[in-house]
Amino acid sequence: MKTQIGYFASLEQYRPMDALEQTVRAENVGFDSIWADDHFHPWYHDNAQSAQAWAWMGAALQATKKVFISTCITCPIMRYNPAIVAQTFATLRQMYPGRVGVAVGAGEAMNEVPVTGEWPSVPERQNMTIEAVKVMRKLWESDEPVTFKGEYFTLDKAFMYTKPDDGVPLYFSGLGPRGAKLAGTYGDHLMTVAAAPSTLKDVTIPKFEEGAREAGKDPGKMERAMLIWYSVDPDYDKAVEGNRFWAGCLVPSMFKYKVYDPKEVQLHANLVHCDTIKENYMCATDAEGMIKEIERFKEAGINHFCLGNSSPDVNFGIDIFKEILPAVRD
Ligand SMILES: C[C@H](OP(=O)(O)OC[C@@H](O)[C@@H](O)[C@@H](O)CN1c2cc(O)ccc2Cc2c1[nH]c(=O)[nH]c2=O)C(=O)N[C@@H](CCC(=O)N[C@@H](CCC(=O)O)C(=O)O)C(=O)O
Ligand SMILES: CCCCCC(=O)CC
Repeated sequence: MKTQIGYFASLEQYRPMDALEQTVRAENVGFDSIWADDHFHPWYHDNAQSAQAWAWMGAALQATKKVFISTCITCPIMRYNPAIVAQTFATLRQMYPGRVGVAVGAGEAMNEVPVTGEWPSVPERQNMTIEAVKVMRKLWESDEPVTFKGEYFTLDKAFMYTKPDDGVPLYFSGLGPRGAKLAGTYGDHLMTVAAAPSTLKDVTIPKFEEGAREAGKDPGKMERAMLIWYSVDPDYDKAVEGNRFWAGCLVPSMFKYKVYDPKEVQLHANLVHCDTIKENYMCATDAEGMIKEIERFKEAGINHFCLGNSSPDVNFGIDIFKEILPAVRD
């Protein structure tokens, strides 16, 4: 499968209008896809933003010509009802055929706790996500009103009137071994997050493929997408520190425990060692360095990159891809 290079226009790191300008610029440079985080609270406190992703996506689709756009990712189980998630993305895909996707996952405390007060365990949230995906697919696929009584969600003669002619591609997030297997079983494609290449190669991708095969799918036809941050600057140390905004994502307890105050997340992020940032994210001084970084993760099995630009000079971090894109696409 051909390698695709996407641009992650962060609504936590940039003001929504700035993320929109980056998106238009990224399409002009030749990126294959655009991805936006779907958050209520952000992963950092200082200078952070947190715009609503679906509202932003409508504007981004209208402002661009042909690039594919998806959230990365939407949690369809708590602050959002899965039927409304299904309706939103069906509407967008009917308006912009072939250009809209949705990625789903089991959620983060910072987005769900502030507005629901609830925080179920990881296995329970994963089970809720499986059921949410079933609800979404039923609404997308059924020609009749749907009645469904699950453990978590209910549909009572629910019918989706506005549907796309083609389906909405669904990326399923998996970070741990169970999550990755579920992605293979229930998703059209895998969406994961930057991790050590050895973990991706030895655990995440094999588990995803196992889940897909057990569900009767050919994993060779499914994308292995990954969100990862990059920072490019002629001063290497400055490039590394550019990724600091996202260092909280390298702290595993952020996903298990009920940490939802961005100031507390930021305290953890600031304690992450710079070597951990270098290993898990991409840091480079020039195009050649970035190409090597992308190759490191291609070798681990990733074939769709969602690249979050954390470079000190954001436009430099986009324009440098004129040189990078031809070298990393096979
Ligand atoms: C925590 C791990 O669970 P997993 O299901 O694999 O992944 C969870 C993530 O998908 C979500 O948190 C997701 O919402 C995060 N996310 C995101 C994900 C992604 O791939 C790309 C981009 C984004 C951006 C984004 C996200 N979320 C949003 O709301 N908005 C966004 O924009 C995990 O490690 N799972 C392990 C199990 C770990 C565990 O807790 N185990 C238990 C014990 C379990 C047992 O014994 O049965 C424990 O330790 O207590 C796994 O194996 O799946
Ligand atoms: C391991 C990091 C998960 C992704 C975190 C996130 O929400 C980024 C937008």
